[in-house]
Order: sequence, then C-alpha cells, then structure tokens
Amino acid sequence: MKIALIAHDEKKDDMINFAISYKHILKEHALFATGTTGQRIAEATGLDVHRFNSGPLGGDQQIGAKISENEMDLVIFFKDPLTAQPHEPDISALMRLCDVYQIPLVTNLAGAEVMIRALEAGFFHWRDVIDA
Ligand SMILES: O=C(CO)COP(=O)(O)O
Repeated sequence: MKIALIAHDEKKDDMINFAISYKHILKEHALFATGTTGQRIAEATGLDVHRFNSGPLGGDQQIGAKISENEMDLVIFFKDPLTAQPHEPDISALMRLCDVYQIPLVTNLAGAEVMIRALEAGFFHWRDVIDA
C-alpha cells in the first residue's frame, strides 16, 4: 500500500513515536510524507520515505494530487487542532480529496493506532481491487 504520513509541528513527536512503534508494519509499504515529517521519520527509523515539499510549501497539495491519480491508499495525518496553519486551504483540500476518492484518512494518533492494525490484518485488500 502507498501510505502518506503527515504531522503538524506540535504532533511530530507523536508521529515519530508512531513510526518507531509500527516500523515493522510500515516497512512493508511505500511511504510518502510532507517534507519535514518525512525527514524526521527517516532519521528516527531508517525507513525509506519519499518526501514531498514541506506542507506550507505545497506538500499537502502534492499528496492530494497523488490521491486524485489513485496513487495513495491511506493518509495518516496528525493534525494540530490548536494552532492556526497558514496553509489551511491546502489541508482542507487534501482532506476533501480523501472524501472524493474514498481514501481512508485518520487525523490523530488514536485513529492511526486502529488503522495500522487494520492494515496489518489485511483490511486494505479492497484497495488492490481498485488499483488493478
Ligand atoms: O504542514 C504540514 C501538513 O499540513 C506538514 O508539513 P511538514 O511535514 O513539512 O512539516
């Protein structure tokens, strides 16, 4: 599966801990991330992560483009609900495209914990049918 990993600054430590905890699952998949998130994950885990631009510089939109091309299967996005983001329109657009294309999206650690276990259990096989 192609997985996008994104975290706002206040949530980056959560994302690093998540990636370390589930490295054994994540390493079986193709990983994509916004710039800084991807760099932090790669440094902390050694995982191979394709990095797009940083979020405020278009990274969310680049991931949105992948969704529109059926090139992303899951989006794990640790959003900061307490800090205004300069690129809020890009964030909304990314989440909207997940809804348009029926791409599973979680926006916090609790959801990600469930989703990663669903991934491990094979609940994403329906995406193979769509990708075929
Ligand atoms: O701002 C982001 C998502 O909206 C994340 O971007 P970075 O991973 O580059 O910090």
